[in-house]
Amino acid sequence: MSAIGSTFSRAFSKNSIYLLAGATTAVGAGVAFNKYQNNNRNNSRWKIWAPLAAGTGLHLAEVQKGPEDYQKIYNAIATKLRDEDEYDNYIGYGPVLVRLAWHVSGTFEKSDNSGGSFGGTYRFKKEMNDPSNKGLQNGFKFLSPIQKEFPWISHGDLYTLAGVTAIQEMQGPKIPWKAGRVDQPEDKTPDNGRLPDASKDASYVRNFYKRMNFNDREVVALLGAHALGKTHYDNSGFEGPWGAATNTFSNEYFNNLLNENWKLEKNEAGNMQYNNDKGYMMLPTDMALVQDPNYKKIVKEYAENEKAFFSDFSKAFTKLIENGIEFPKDIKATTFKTLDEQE
Ligand code: HEM
Repeated sequence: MSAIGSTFSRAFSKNSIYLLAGATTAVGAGVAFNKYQNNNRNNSRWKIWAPLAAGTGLHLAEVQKGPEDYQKIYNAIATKLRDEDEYDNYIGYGPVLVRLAWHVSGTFEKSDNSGGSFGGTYRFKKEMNDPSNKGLQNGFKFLSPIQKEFPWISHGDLYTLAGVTAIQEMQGPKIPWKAGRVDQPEDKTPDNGRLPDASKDASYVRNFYKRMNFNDREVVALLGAHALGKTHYDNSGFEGPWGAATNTFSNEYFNNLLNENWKLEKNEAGNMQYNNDKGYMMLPTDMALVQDPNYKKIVKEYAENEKAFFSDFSKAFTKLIENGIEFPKDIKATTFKTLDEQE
């Protein structure tokens, strides 16, 4: 954070805490900021800071509510997940919500701090209609009534909180979560094409995740989310689940990668995918994790040690959904209780 950034990064008002989030490259360039839900444009801080705002890509985030308010949203999402369990042949909405949280975050570009979960820009047509996002509209529709019930939450906070809720409710690790993302206008929507191509190899995967600052261990941990849900011809041109337990978060993916008998075949959409005789599948980018020796070591570790996987996944997922956002130390993460824990 630049000197300017740290000087101006915090201001406290009666009901809210503002924080400066964004690029570290803006030394001396000024402070661009956007107001959370635009509710306070005329206050004196805005007037003082506005002249500094020219085009730096920095953002001002705001947290208005306490942990108990976010737990209410967690509970609303978790209850709806339980109630609408018939989606996708009884897989339920959990996996698609995890994928939504990842895709809204996975557009992040560290070189100019564009994209990422901060601005909630998935709600705009350009991002929603990115061919890589096919099928995620189901997650968006699922969340619409929640957004209506809690209109004060920003879209970026809602998408990421929904991913956290889904992981925890599917028996995954606790994911400490921070509020403060701020809706950005449509012109901040990242261009299509920033999400990964599943037909590629290990060097592509490694290079892709460098753009977001992830190392090998974090990449392998993140991809363990492919224990959840399935691929769909209509969305991606691939078909099938990665394993048996499609709505339970576990290390099954790593065991399947290592122990199943995989055959590379052309599917009905003309794409190459790995299949086994139980009807499971792997994408070429999944198989990259056992083709590359460095990745494979980590796959073996997670296959043997689910605890290590859970712990690393939680940290990597937090990093994913917070990429490009700077939270001041006094904004504490909330660790949500699952519905089971509240019963
Ligand atoms: C190299 C990186 C990745 C590639 C190429 C990739 C590719 C894909 C593809 C092609 C699908 C199928 C979509 C469909 O047809 O409906 C999918 C689904 C999914 N992905 Fe990934 N993915 C990657 C990383 C991740 C990460 C990092 C996460 C989460 C941490 C994730 C979570 C999911 C989930 C939960 C689904 C299932 C969605 C559903 O059942 O509707 N993926 N992914």
